[in-house]
Amino acid sequence: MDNMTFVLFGGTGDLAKRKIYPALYNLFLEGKMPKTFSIIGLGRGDMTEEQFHKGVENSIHTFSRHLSENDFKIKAFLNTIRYSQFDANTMDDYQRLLKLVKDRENELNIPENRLFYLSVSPVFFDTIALNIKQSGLGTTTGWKKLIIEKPFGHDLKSARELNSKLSNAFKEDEIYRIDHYLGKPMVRNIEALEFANPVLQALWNNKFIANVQITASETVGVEQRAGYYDQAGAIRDMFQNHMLQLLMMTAMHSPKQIGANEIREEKRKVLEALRPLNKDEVEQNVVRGQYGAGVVDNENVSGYKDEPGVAINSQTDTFIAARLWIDNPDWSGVPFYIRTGKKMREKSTRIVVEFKKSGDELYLNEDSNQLVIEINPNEAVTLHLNSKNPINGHMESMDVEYVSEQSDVPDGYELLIYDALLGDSTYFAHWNEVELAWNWVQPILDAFEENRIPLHEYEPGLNGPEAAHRLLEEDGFKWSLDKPTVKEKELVLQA
Ligand SMILES: NC(=O)C1=CN([C@@H]2O[C@H](COP(=O)(O)OP(=O)(O)OC[C@H]3O[C@@H](n4cnc5c(N)ncnc54)[C@H](OP(=O)(O)O)[C@@H]3O)[C@@H](O)[C@H]2O)C=CC1
Ligand SMILES: O=C1O[C@H](COP(=O)(O)O)[C@@H](O)[C@H](O)[C@H]1O
Repeated sequence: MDNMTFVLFGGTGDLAKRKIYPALYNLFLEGKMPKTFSIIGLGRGDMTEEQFHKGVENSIHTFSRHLSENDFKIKAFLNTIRYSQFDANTMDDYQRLLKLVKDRENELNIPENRLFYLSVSPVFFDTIALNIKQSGLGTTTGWKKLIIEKPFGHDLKSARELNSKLSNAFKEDEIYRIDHYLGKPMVRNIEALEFANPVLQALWNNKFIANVQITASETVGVEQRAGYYDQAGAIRDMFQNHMLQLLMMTAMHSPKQIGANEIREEKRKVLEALRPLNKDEVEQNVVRGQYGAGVVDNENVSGYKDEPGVAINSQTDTFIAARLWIDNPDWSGVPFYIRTGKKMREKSTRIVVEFKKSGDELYLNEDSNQLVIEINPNEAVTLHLNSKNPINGHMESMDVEYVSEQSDVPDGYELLIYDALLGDSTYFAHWNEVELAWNWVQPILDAFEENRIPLHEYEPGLNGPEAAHRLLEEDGFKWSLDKPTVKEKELVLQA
């Protein structure tokens, strides 16, 4: 791995503290950082190096996967870090940063390989990229890379504008667009499951699969992020990026060979084959919701509109479910259902692949005949098969289950930063994917904007609005594996 400089814009922010420093430190402990490297953290505050180091040390103590028993390791890591006061709109600050970067390169005798990580609000993405170019920071005799956080644009138009500005300063193969779902080990495992197991590969098509359900439900609400979230909603926050990435990973064809270009090419083809929705079709295929007030675990919880920072008449979606069709020979006729929402019954990110029934009524068993890929918080793969109970002869489910018991799994950010250091862009979003995703989502954004479809208020702590259940019932399916509510459990007991 090349020796290099890691410049962290937003080095005093929440993401830096919770994810980026712990990731860098873990890579350092595992010997996965370059032999010699320099980290430069940036923030607006006037801070001494010592104060900044203290903050980084705290973040490592609070969030790191590994903690070295040896104080010397953390000192050695902190020793690689310098702080520079920086405002994104002040050109002099870029010049001061350039001087610091160069001084450190000379001091450490490392080449001008520079990785710029934009962990700042998206309003600064284009300004910083442009100023990296204009200040000379991006003029290196080595390589340069840009890691950029989400959200990448607010809609199709703004994403295109942002990309065009970025591409004035960085080439596509120098840009690493983070989608942290692509850092999740079980998401990375999907391609192996499908392509390395002929038994699954043979079934991975419309001949055998009835429908695919992709869920990312969360128990948390908007938390302290109303300023951002109320402008974004579930559609921009989760659906346009993470959920469509999960769809691509599930539905892509086996690439001719396993490489970044080939995999991203196959993912692109999935989005290209997505049947477009026009604004009039949105209501039949998309459900939007917003959590209301209610009681969860015997505690009163506020509705979304009453959350701090949220507009009292907000029409922002905190839940979205959609039915999508992939019009290619493999998937034609197979509905893909996607849903994501806040303040739901459980934290669960999972993909359920439901196989077609055998056709023989004798052998039907409701929840079986599925492959379930659990991504978060558990990592597991379960094949639910139909089986006959040897005692009473009734049909029941036989589950073949793999649960990851590895306790020391690296965080997604650790895997992604490591990939970027190595120059492997497989699990970063290519511009083609981002643009196609916005393109597909745009009519939904327009329909929301024009209030063409109802905004269903849903009870917190349950499985989302009724309308999202009806979306599947129309096709003869139901969301699988939803944890039953207390009321549902009581009904089962009474029966
Ligand atoms: N936090 C999270 O869990 C996630 C965050 N993201 C994305 O990561 C990025 C950073 O988010 P997050 O860390 O939460 O944000 P924070 O608000 O916590 O941090 C923002 C950072 O930007 C710096 N900053 C603010 N204004 C300027 C300016 N004018 N010039 C230079 N630097 C400035 C702040 O410096 P100062 O300390 O001086 O204010 C701070 O370091 C965003 O794009 C967000 O969407 C993505 C996924 C999850
Ligand atoms: O990007 C985001 O993801 C989180 C959910 O991530 P997960 O890894 O916990 O599944 C979500 O809470 C947040 O709103 C969104 O910005």
